[in-house]
Amino acid sequence: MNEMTLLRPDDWHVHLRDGAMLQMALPWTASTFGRAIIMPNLDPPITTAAQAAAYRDRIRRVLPDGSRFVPLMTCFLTDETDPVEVARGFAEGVITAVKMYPARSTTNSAAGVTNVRRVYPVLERMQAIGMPLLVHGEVADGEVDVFDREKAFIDRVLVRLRSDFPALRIVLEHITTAEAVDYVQDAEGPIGATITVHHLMINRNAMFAGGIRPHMFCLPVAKREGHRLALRNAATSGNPRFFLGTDSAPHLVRDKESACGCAGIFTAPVALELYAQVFDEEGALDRLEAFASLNGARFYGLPPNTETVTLVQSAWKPPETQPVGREQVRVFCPEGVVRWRIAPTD
Ligand SMILES: NC(=O)N[C@@H](CC(=O)O)C(=O)O
Ligand SMILES: [Zn+2]
Ligand SMILES: [Zn+2]
Repeated sequence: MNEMTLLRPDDWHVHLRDGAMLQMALPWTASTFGRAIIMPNLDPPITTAAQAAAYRDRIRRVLPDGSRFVPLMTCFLTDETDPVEVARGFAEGVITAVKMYPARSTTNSAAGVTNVRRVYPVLERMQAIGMPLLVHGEVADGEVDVFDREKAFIDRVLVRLRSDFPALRIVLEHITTAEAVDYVQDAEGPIGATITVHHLMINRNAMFAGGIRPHMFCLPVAKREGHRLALRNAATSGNPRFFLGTDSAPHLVRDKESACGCAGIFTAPVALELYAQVFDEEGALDRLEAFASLNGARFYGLPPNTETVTLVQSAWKPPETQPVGREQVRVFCPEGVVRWRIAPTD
């Protein structure tokens, strides 16, 4: 197969940022995806429905003319989040989901949850109204090895949380381990997981190829090769619990090439094309539409998009960087070339 048409996909996990970075990042996401779940970890984070509505307005103002892209907003869960506020935002259609970051687990998560018990009233309410909880599934405990933090989160936090809230709809975001794949596959009740394209393409060696490679650093950090293969199996399996979430997370080159470089990889300009490449390599192009365009929508109780996108097998070189003011953001492309391309629409 060297050409395929699928219903327009959605990105169920993306960072668009704000200001000049938003202006750079949004057109890439909006030209490929019909909808996206917009992460709330701005600095300061989006913690109320009013802030989410204002952020949505800023996004809409930056959208290219004629774009039908729909930003689906989220609210950053803190120890102080008010269950009534969250439920009202959901009922009004302003907030689609709540995002839980364990405090200090990743970029801009200082205000995150310090102990899940503190947010039980919020989770109770969300379970009752069918509002999804999206989780950055890593413990922030510095004593836990950085490569074990996802598994530790499942064992120490998620299992308990799900037994206390068995009907709560949960998305385990950007999974990186075979343990997470197994957990999501076998768990009872409403659970899904997003898988990024970079975790399908790189293992942890990519961060240390001939020297330290800050542009390959994200959280959760890429794991051993066996985990990457488990993720590829899960994504291409057709199992409806696994769906597309790029976690495209732009940072300035200057902030990544630093003594304490930021976590996050910017994939939006090449994401769908690289997912197609991965599915092609796995002989699973016939399952790409389920992963990219159907499974996530079904989990969120939304209809699939009606437009289509056509992908053709044709190699191209994406730009290495994108300008933001006088700074640059590096575009992910581990092989320097992308072997699938989105056909222009007429
Ligand atoms: N994935 C990352 O490495 N970084 C994300 C935060 C996140 O999704 O954890 C970011 O906002 O930069
Ligand atoms: Zn995260
Ligand atoms: Zn993210």
